[in-house]
Amino acid sequence: MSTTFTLDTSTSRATPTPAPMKRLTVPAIQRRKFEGKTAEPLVMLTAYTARQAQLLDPHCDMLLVGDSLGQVIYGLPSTLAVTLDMMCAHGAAVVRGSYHSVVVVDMPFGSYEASPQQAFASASRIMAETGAAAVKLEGGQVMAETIAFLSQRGIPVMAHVGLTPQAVNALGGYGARGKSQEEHAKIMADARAVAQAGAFALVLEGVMEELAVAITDSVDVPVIGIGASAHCDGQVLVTEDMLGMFERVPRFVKRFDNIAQTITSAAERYAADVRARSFPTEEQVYRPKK
Ligand SMILES: Nc1nc(=O)c2c([nH]1)NC[C@@H]1CN(c3ccc(C(=O)N[C@@H](CCC(=O)O)C(=O)O)cc3)CN21
Ligand SMILES: CC(C)C(=O)C(=O)O
Ligand SMILES: [Mg+2]
Repeated sequence: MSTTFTLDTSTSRATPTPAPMKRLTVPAIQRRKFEGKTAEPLVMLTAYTARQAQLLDPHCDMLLVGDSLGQVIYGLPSTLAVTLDMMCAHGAAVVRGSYHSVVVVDMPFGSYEASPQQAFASASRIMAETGAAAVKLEGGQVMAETIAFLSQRGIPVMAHVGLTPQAVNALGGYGARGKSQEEHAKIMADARAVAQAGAFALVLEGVMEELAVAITDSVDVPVIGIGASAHCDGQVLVTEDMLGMFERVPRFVKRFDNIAQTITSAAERYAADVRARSFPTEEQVYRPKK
């Protein structure tokens, strides 16, 4: 197991290692909510690998090692089959690749719901094996006791309410939440409960904008929106979604690039060169010195 959290860049010649920046802390993130009207929104993206983290880190306040890696990296149909082993392996890689951002690791389905004790065992393993600064877990009022248990024992917790993908079977799909008055009231109560329990921030996913505004104005911790509102205290997206890796993305995604096209085009040109024997050339082969 690695005990130093620095990325070996000796084989990455294309980009120089960025100048070391001081790493942000969880309390610094939490304080951002109270820095007045001038407070800049918090910037968060997902990262699953060391190199991805290295490239995103200087531009973010937080990096999320999301259990969305189940779909994005492993081709699973949902986040339900993601394991603690996967989260620990990718979490450690992202911490090695980052210098500045607060790294948050998702607790996978089945690793925390049974009891505060089960959650502590899983969260402490994530903290010890990855070097991350915090964990994230899904659920509102029902998770309040667990959030208090972990945060009182030194593990910062980011909560996740609204559209909670690990509950896809109970919710009946990935549609937006908070449309009915009952659901609106339930999600507002969830957000208040997790803030009250000691979560240092919360992710609010896939809710009607009016509800997102109301929650942001009613809790005293930063609200990080995804499919929520520009009024939230910050935003998060899945990096591969924002890069344009997928043909179909949720409505809340803005595509800032078309990486799928870039990869397809490079693979096409590589295949053509190999088949034409025009790669490798003398530049890429080893010959005795003259
Ligand atoms: N690549 C990726 N991006 C994500 O945002 C993401 C994941 N994976 N995996 C875990 C969860 C699952 N999430 C999802 C998945 C699908 C929709 C989606 O298809 N939304 C549709 C509406 C669906 C409906 O109404 O039933 C949309 O157009 O917004 C939304 C969020 C968010 N998370
Ligand atoms: C979409 C974000 C908030 C997440 O939980 C994930 O990437 O798993
Ligand atoms: Mg997640």
